Amino acid sequence: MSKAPMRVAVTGAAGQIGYSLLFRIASGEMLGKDQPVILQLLDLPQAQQAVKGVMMELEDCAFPLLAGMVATDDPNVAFKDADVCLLVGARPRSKGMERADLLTANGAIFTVQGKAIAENAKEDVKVLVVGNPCNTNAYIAASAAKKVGRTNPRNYHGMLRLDHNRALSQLAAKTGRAVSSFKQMVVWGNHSPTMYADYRFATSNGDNVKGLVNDAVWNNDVFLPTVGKRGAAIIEARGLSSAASAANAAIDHVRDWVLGSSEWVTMGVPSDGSYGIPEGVVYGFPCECKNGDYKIIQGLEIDEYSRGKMNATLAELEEERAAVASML
Ligand SMILES: NC(=O)c1ccc[n+]([C@@H]2O[C@H](COP(=O)([O-])OP(=O)(O)OC[C@H]3O[C@@H](n4cnc5c(N)ncnc54)[C@H](O)[C@@H]3O)[C@@H](O)[C@H]2O)c1
Ligand SMILES: O=C(O)C[C@H](O)C(=O)O
Repeated sequence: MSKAPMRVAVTGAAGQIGYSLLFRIASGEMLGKDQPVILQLLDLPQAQQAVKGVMMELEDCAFPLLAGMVATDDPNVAFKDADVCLLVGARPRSKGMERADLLTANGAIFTVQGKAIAENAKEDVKVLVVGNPCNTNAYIAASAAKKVGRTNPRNYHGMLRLDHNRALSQLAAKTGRAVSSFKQMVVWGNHSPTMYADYRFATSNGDNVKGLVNDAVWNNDVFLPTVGKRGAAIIEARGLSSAASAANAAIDHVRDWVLGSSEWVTMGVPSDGSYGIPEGVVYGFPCECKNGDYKIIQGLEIDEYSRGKMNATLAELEEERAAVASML
């Protein structure tokens, strides 16, 4: 007997990430090749015509797993009974615009959406925020949802998976090893240039990656800035922010969360106090996923260099948190 459909709400459905994301969800790449889905698409009133166009294309793919679609500009409709919410819709950063400028512009969106999710979605809904600044937007949504209750505050995540994937591909290029050979990568902190991509625990075909690279100057002067500023470099090159790779990372994050992963994955999750990160701050941690749930990997040794990097990215998140405090 076929499974009951899962409801996936996607905001910013008419945008460029939406266009790279929806077809892959409908084809079963996110929730499994035997899992029917209903897509609940939210965008602004002026984007509804474009959403209709995307829906026409989705229809034309005749995806066997696509069990239904809804288009709306009302968050209460979009999040109704949702199992998964992908909060993509936000104002993208354009050339020369600082991330901090996005805080106020986007903060308002996520208070409304967090409340609407908590009032309408399934109690165990899984929420992934992609729209930037995604850690703080997830924190805002979780705070708004907490006031309503019902949904699980641990389940409001920010997306660090693109940074994780970027780090893997830089290591593959440096070492000449296959990207698939790397395990136990971690990206700590904020999805911003302050993030700390940390391969001290990583292995490649059983070899310790730190020993394999053996180049502290490359780590500090090339690897960290390349991974941390990759989003800006793509905007510079394309004139638009990354879309296909962001959509791919969102698929990776939710797939591993729902279906499990045998490897460590980086997730931006509300801190439970692990590694000295204050409770509630949405911070990139190494996680393992099993039975539709996730756990922060414990017990990793934090040396002085790493603590400095982890504190720097935390300080930025604390600043962002202070900047939106009046909205919560
Ligand atoms: N976390 C990451 O790794 C990562 C990576 C790339 C991009 N991003 C971010 O993702 C976001 C979306 O990027 P994009 O390239 O798809 O942008 P886009 O401009 O192409 O699309 C954004 C869409 O969101 C819609 N939208 C705006 N406000 C909305 C609201 N309140 N409710 C519903 N929809 C709304 C717009 O109408 C538009 O259709 C940006 O904030 C971007 O910075 C994050
Ligand atoms: O939209 C951006 O600011 C860049 C994006 O977050 C990215 O990392 O590609």
